[in-house]
Amino acid sequence: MKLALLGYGKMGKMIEAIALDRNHEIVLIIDQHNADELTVENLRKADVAIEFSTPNTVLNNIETCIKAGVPLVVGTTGWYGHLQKVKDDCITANSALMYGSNFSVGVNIFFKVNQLLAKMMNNFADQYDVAMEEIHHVHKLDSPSGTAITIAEDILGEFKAKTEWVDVNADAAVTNQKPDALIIASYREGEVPGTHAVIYDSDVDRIEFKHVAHGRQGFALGAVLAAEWLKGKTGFFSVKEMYNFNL
Ligand SMILES: NC(=O)C1=CN([C@@H]2O[C@H](COP(=O)(O)OP(=O)(O)OC[C@H]3O[C@@H](n4cnc5c(N)ncnc54)[C@H](O)[C@@H]3O)[C@@H](O)[C@H]2O)C=CC1
Ligand SMILES: O=C(O)C1=N[C@H](C(=O)O)C[C@H](O)C1
Repeated sequence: MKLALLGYGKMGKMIEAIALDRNHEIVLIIDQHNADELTVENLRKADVAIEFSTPNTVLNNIETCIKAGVPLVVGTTGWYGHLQKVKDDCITANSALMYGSNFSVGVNIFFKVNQLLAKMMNNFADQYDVAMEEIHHVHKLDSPSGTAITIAEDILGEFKAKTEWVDVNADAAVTNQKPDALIIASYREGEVPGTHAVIYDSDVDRIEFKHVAHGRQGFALGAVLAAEWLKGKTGFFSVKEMYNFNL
């Protein structure tokens, strides 16, 4: 398959290596130094584009891919406030897009179990409070992480004692928070690839559920698998539809 890479940083480079290993061809690479080369004409050389750039550049890249009618996998986080408009634009143009805050199989298993756990814990909401932590490298531009937002929204869908999530910089004192707010404590430390934890705490015990990425390989392989899955399809998809775990 012919791939375009939009964003050629830590993720773009790892995706390139995995894509070549799976016998794909890279026909276009765009980063901040040649962003003006992202044209409809250039994009149409690719079967699928994979976007891992920045929260400030992702929307323009998405719109150009939709205009070109080139299926797009979006891994960039920090833009989900615009999700509905992007979905409408994609469907109106009969294009194809898959987005995901996290493409690794491990985190997608975590997403599923997190939902089941939240549903179970909802029966014990009088005894347990729930909170979250996420830890990432110091270069990360968005907070909380996109993965933490997905986990939080899945908890809110099941655990009725919480009605909204609130991001708390880990340096800030967690005081005067509303009891119905789900706290996400965000830490930025060294080169940590990505750690997410959900904690249920009661007077008598503590249940911790945690995912620790050892590197970026899992994210990158998932993005290439998503491109393979998306080729030839039209529509607006989430990575959860690709993994589609049935229990
Ligand atoms: N969904 C997932 O599984 C994962 C998502 N991410 C997200 O992916 C994004 C990128 O992560 P990294 O590669 O670690 O960041 P990075 O900072 O290493 O790379 C970003 C790249 O975007 C490029 N860029 C800047 N302007 C651009 C433009 N107009 N068009 C195309 N590229 C442009 C920069 O030159 C840079 O090479 C972040 O939002 C991060 O949160 C990261 C890992 C996994
Ligand atoms: O910026 C990162 O590095 C990561 N970003 C994604 C996110 O915001 O959830 C996925 C992963 O945690 C790494």
